[in-house]
Amino acid sequence: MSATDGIHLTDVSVVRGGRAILDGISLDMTERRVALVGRNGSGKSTLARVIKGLIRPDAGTVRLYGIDPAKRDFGSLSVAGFLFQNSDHQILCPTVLEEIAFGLTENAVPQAEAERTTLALMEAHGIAGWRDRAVSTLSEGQRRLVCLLAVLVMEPRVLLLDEPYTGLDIPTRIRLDAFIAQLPQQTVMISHDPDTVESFDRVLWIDAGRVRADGAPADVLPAFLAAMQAEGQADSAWSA
Ligand SMILES: Nc1ncnc2c1ncn2[C@@H]1O[C@H](COP(=O)(O)OP(=O)(O)OP(=O)(O)O)[C@@H](O)[C@H]1O
Repeated sequence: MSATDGIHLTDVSVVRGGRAILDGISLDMTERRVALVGRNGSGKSTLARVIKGLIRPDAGTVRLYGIDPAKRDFGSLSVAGFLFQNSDHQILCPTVLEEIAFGLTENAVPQAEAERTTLALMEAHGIAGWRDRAVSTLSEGQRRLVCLLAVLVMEPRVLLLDEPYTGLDIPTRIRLDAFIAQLPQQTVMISHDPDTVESFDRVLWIDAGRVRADGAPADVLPAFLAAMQAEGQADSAWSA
């Protein structure tokens, strides 16, 4: 397996308050669609943030297609895109055009070129008419699409999606699911809903900062569901 192909973590640990919230994780991910499942507080978001380079690990190395995502150059910033669970954590600009173009303009792409590229992407997704719309006037589903296009405009090789379906109605969720499924990017998605990751190539069950199970959905999800149901009925359910 080549280190320039896919996502590679070697002995990655993240320590906060004297506690390892990621505990020596080593993973080679070359599958197109990888799901992260696990209880609240198990470390899924921290792992996704480490892969994006938003958190530099206290130990170990992370490489995405041969690139250290935590370096601050254009290649590192654009190798992976992160779709936050809450659009409010992602949206920075008043209008849709500015929001989608932000990554380009921030990275010194000339304004006219950034606008051209952004409008072409918006056109391709049938939302060119939103160019001057205030992002604050969009519905949550529309905002999720804007955030996703703001990520895709950077042409990342890896997409990190933190519970992308939260708060969406069923038709919007089906539409977003189909949209995400046809994207060419390698995708790592956090989900609390096993149904949404049944068709993925690989599922990683994260538990207390470690990988508890790793394999095809049919191998990992039944055991995960059974454990979640058992833990939900146990007295210690709030203690994670
Ligand atoms: N900066 C921090 N300082 C201290 N503890 C932290 C910090 N960031 C995360 N943690 C802790 O690390 C653990 C893992 O958090 P993380 O957000 O990665 O979990 P998660 O699996 O994504 O949870 P959820 O499903 O609730 O989003 C939690 O116990 C959290 O409280």
